[in-house]
Amino acid sequence: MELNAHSGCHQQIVTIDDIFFSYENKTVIDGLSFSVLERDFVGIVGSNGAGKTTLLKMIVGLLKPTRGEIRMFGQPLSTFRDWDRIGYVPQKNALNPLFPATVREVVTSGLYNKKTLLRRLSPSQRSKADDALYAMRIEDLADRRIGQLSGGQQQRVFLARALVNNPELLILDEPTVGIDAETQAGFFRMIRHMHEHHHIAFMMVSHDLDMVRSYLGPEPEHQSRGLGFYVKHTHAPENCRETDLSHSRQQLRETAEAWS
Ligand SMILES: Nc1ncnc2c1ncn2[C@@H]1O[C@H](COP(=O)(O)OP(=O)(O)OP(=O)(O)O)[C@@H](O)[C@H]1O
Repeated sequence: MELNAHSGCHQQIVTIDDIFFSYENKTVIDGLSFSVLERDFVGIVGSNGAGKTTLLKMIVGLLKPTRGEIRMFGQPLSTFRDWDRIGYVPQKNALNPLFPATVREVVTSGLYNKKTLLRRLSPSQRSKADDALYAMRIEDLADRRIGQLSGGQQQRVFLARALVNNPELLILDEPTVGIDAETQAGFFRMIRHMHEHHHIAFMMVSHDLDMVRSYLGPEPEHQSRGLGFYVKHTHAPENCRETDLSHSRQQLRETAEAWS
């Protein structure tokens, strides 16, 4: 059933309409249709090479489907410009320890776009960055160089960067790779808390099937050529997502606490 992209509480955030993708002669995505509604949590699983990262890259516009169309908030990707509404944390790459940016600089870089690149940050933007550092419990790392942090700490920094614009959709590509089991558990508690309390939709690639099933249910809602999509729909209250996305200090404190 094709839902109206603007129908109140169940607005489609991402609409994937019969897309195909090939690298040279190798077909990776083959006629995939799927949609993510406001406040859904979608866990994407599949074996190595099944096309999970390729799919996320298409959704954020880094790759173009060979055929078919992706729409964001009802708008074709080719004309979509509202990227502030989406946070994306790519698959972890080891950062060069000499990479000179500090944690605060990396987080605030999420606030810049083409229009604001040359402007100074306003006080309210600075306080957004402080909030994101606080929620990810990395305030005390703010002046450290990111390249000198552990993998788990770097992941928190990239999450804070993705969160700084209060996105409506957060796209995470294997966010806990290389992170110890205890930190992973804290990470998932925090993600879950954000989903339940901050009204953000998630698309998350994960190899942790136990975690995916425990939160999203035992069976995938949709399967396509080696990819499984586990989904938790969250029925929005009367007003759908609150229009004021600036999180209260209390909400941020609870998110910070969910780590432990
Ligand atoms: N730039 C590229 N050029 C050619 N082939 C590629 C390229 N990137 C990925 N592939 C191939 O496309 C397929 C899908 O890759 P992709 O990274 O999307 O898989 P994945 O499901 O994310 O895998 P993993 O679980 O290992 O991260 C793989 O067979 C991969 O080798």
